[in-house]
Amino acid sequence: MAAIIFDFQNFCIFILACLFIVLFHSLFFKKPKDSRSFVLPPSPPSLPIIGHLHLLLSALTHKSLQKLSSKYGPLLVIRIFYVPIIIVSSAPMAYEIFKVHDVNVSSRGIIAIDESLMFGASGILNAPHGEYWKFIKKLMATKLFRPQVLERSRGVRVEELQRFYKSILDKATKNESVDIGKEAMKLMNNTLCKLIMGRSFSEDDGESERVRGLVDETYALSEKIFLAAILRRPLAKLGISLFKKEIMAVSNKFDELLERMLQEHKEKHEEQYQEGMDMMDVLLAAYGDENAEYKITWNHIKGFFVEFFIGGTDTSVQTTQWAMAEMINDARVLERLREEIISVVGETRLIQETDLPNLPYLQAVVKEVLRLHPPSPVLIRTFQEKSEVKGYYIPEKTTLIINIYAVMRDSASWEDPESFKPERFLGSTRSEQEDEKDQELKYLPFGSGRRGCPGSNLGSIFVGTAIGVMVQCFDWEIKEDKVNMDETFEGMTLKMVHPLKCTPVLRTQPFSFTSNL
Ligand code: HEM
Repeated sequence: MAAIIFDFQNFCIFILACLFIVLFHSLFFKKPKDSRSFVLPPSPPSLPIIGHLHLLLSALTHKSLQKLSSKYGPLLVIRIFYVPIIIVSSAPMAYEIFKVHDVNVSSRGIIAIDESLMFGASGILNAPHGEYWKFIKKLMATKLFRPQVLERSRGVRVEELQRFYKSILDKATKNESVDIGKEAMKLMNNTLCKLIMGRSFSEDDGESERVRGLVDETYALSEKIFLAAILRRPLAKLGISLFKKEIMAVSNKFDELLERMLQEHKEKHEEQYQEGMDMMDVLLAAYGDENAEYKITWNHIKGFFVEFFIGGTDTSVQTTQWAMAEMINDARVLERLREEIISVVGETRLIQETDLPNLPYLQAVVKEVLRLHPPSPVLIRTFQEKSEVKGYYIPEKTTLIINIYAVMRDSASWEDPESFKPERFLGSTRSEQEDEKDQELKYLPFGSGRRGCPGSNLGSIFVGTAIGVMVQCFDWEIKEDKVNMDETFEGMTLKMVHPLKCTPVLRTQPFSFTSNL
């Protein structure tokens, strides 16, 4: 179980809060007037006072919840003290949520502290389903993720992929091991930074390290952020903000760094925004535009970048790491993938993202890794209005957790669900439309509905090309017989307990590139 370290002051506040919550729970958990409809989903036995808190603080929350749902059903209510949380764990139930209640659950509602740049009120992740969210969603769709825009920014990714290859090549030449997660993090961080800010973090002045350090500090705070968000409403009535000091300390460091970056950027690009510029220019232009559809603030811009780095990098990094671990443990898959890459790309040039559409097995490997190891194993939303789901009553403002880990390992939806079998996504696989006809949503690594991941294409490109390079150009050696696949959900993503370290052995002639890296 994940150890949460409370300092003494927080601990006292926490215990006091528990007592108050017990006393005042009727203030925030109101029965509907029509008590005939007041049937909550089933709730498994819980501990006195804290309810099911221990499950949510576990390093394997997704598994604990999966176990509960296999015993008590795919729609449950658990309680943190007296605060109810709905848990959904099957494909048909996910279908019901996203097809019938999507608008109602289109806000996450997990704001711990409004002013915080991480998961605060001005970021995208927690933006209510309203004007700001619609504005930023449109900007992302048209200025960042649109296929034509992605096509224009391809050069950035080619360059960073070559840098990634060179870095591994260097390790192979020196017979040194590679920490796959760290190497992939450099690749994803630099690529994303160039895409949104028009430059990579400088490795020399330690800027890159600082950003990664702050992202790690945020991950380390994740349980506290979550708890503070879940208990925010009842505690606000008592004037308490849980863990505010710690959360704001990290937020302020982000703030300082971003203020400097934004000012530098502004000075460099004083001219008007032109088509083809980066996301920071787009946001700065929107900030200065008196006639913009929505008047964004300086904090919106900062919140956007912080959350992009938190959400956009680690997801792809962990997926890349899991993919390599699965393939090192199953040489059959690695060999089949290599054969496909060699037959399509050859061995005289480096694989590129334009090759991906011609590499169905590589796409299947990425999909299968995301099925077995979704970086976000649970989706968090809030029922804005009171609702009825499958005949059960859900009070307004109730937190909803969709356990996509459980959905994607459910034997009712997947054959042999625990095995790594990329083949299941080849040719004969059912399409999403077919799933929907059967009224189930069984593949959800990027979430679904209005708040589904807008970066899914980019994420698949990041992961597909990184794996492609590692399989095309290198053999991989590990010290043990098998990679240890133990997982942990500490921080905000599903990670390997033992980060993958393996030694690359060059298997092609080294490539040289014309660009000057
Ligand atoms: C393998 C890579 C990735 C995975 C598995 C992933 C997964 C997810 C998931 C599960 C969600 C929540 C969806 C929901 O609530 O239904 C999400 C949201 C989001 N993701 Fe990703 N993601 C990935 C890559 C990226 C990248 C590369 C970016 C940006 C460059 C990105 C940006 C976002 C944003 C902005 C949101 C919030 C959307 C909103 O609230 O409207 N993601 N992602």
